[in-house]
Amino acid sequence: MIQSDKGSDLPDEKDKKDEKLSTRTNPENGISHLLRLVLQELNLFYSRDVNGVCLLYDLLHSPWLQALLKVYDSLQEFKEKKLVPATPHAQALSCEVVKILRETPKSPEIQELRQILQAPHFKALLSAHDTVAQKDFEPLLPPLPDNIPESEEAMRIVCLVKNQQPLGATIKRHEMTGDILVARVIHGGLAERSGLLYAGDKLVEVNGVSVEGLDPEQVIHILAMSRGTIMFKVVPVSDPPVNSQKTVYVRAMIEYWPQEDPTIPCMDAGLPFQKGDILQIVDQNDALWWQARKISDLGTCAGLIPSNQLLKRKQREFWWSQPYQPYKHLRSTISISMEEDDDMKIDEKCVEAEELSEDKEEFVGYGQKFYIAGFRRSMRLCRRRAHRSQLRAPECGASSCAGAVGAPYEEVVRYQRRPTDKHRLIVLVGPSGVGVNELRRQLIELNPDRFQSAVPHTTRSKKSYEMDGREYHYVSKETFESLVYSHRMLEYGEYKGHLYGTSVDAVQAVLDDGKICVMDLEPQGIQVARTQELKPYVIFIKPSNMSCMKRSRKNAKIITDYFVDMKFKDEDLQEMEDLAQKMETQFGQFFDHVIVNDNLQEARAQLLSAVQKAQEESQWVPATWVSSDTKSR
Ligand SMILES: Nc1ncnc2c1ncn2[C@@H]1O[C@H](COP(=O)(O)OP(=O)(O)OP(=O)(O)O)[C@@H](O)[C@H]1O
Repeated sequence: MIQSDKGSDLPDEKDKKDEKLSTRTNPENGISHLLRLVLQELNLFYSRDVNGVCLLYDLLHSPWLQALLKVYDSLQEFKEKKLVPATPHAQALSCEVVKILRETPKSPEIQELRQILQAPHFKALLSAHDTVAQKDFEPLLPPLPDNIPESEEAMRIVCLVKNQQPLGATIKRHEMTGDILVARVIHGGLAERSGLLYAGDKLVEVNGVSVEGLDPEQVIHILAMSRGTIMFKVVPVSDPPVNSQKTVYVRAMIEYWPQEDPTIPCMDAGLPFQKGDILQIVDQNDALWWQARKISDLGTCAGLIPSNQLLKRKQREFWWSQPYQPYKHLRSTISISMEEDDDMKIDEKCVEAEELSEDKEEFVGYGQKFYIAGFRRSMRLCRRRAHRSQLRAPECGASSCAGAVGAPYEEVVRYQRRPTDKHRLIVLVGPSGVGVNELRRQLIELNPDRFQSAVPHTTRSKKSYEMDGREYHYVSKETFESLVYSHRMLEYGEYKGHLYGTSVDAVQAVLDDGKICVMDLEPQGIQVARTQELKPYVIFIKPSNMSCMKRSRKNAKIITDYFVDMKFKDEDLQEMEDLAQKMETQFGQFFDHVIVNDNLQEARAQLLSAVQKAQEESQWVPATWVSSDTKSR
């Protein structure tokens, strides 16, 4: 093979340089030696000017990398060695040197050395050195008695230095023997970090005081009074428990306040949490009390939370203790007033016309004349009445009640949507009049090629100016009902004798088209939409406080059964606030994001960013939605 001049000269020069590279005592084992071999190999390619090889050659030759690798090699050597102090009395030696230096003729170097040796931080360093060298930190153990009887149990002396944080262990009295035992060791706490105390260890003495015959409360009192080092004498448990369970993440579907739970084994060790909090469960050894951390607070030690089994038992007990009450769905602001004032008089100042309002709603957009489905008045009014619907699918009722008797924890995993995956469904929830439809409409108008709503179904007949599949999918009552009974309807309801609803397939059609489907749902419908195929991201639109709402909604109009455009009254705003609170209390665990709709432009910007995050960033989703290969790392 013909080589260029550059190529034939370089290897020799470089080889010489390479020889100097390895200064290690045993170059065969060192990383510098390895590097030298790589360089020799690269020399062969260098002449051929292979793309990138020159770059790599220069990089590996750079002095900083060489120096770094030498440091690494040296550290590796020390890693194996056990370091022994040259003297355990470095402080005394330093004092002696300073004394001698005082008597020595003055020179700038001697002056500098004296200053260094007398500097407080240097003295502190030598003091720490001597403490370590003399092993002064180890506890002073009482001498072993000469004649230990054969039957004596093996004891362990454990010294813990108590600072501001709790010891991180709980104790209990053994029901049969009366012994005081370590009941549990809290993850991340002082006791667990020491690695010396285990659940099941028998406590014999605390700070030299025998605990025999004492109540757990008395032992706790001794501990509470102790400061600094606490010495425990324990009989170790024969088989220390091994936590072989993997860490699990769950979404709390309930809230929990340890201070209000008289059954918790140790109130101070309890972890309070709210609906929707993501918890990291680190220990499930106890069937009734788990140990967990909030993911927002992973640095802290774990706390006690009731286990799934315990909560379900409590829920059942609570359920049976309640007098029978048919389940009441949340009512929306306007539906409440509609029910109560069904025969109310029409306000002459308002425009009353069903047909007019239908037509008025037909086209949206500022003069664009393009049609956006799913905003029609009849659909929105029927949605509010959904809870009064005569037609109920069996699963609808069950899912609505799930908040009351469903699983208290939902296992979750991180999910990162891949570019090839379908988009996640965006669900907007909020009390009637808060601006759910306004925001949805504005989002779609912003980019109709990216955002779209699903075309609803109806059993009413098509009007002359309508088109099947544009305003609605017009279907027979039988077809509609079969969709409901085959669980293909996300929501449905009745309005003026006709059925209206949004089907899973209508949403799928948007997603299949590569677009982001944005829909609004009554909160009772969230559970039905929470499926692996739709992976909904739920955004709660919340009203701001009354005074802000009065200001921002001065010119806003609401749609009611009777009126097309009606101004908000103070009662409407108050009801909106109350309903928002109820929704948060009852369904807050399902909300992935909350937007306060005060300033419309700001709320729209927040919505856009939340929708983008939902599609592009990793999120916690139910574990059942994700197969193991699509979980994000
Ligand atoms: N931030 C806001 N500032 C001022 N007006 C707003 C704001 N958000 C919404 N509005 C107005 O409030 C009125 C009601 O909003 P919208 O129709 O979106 O309510 P909704 O939540 O969809 O409830 P419904 O389905 O019952 O109509 C509309 O006139 C809308 O333009």
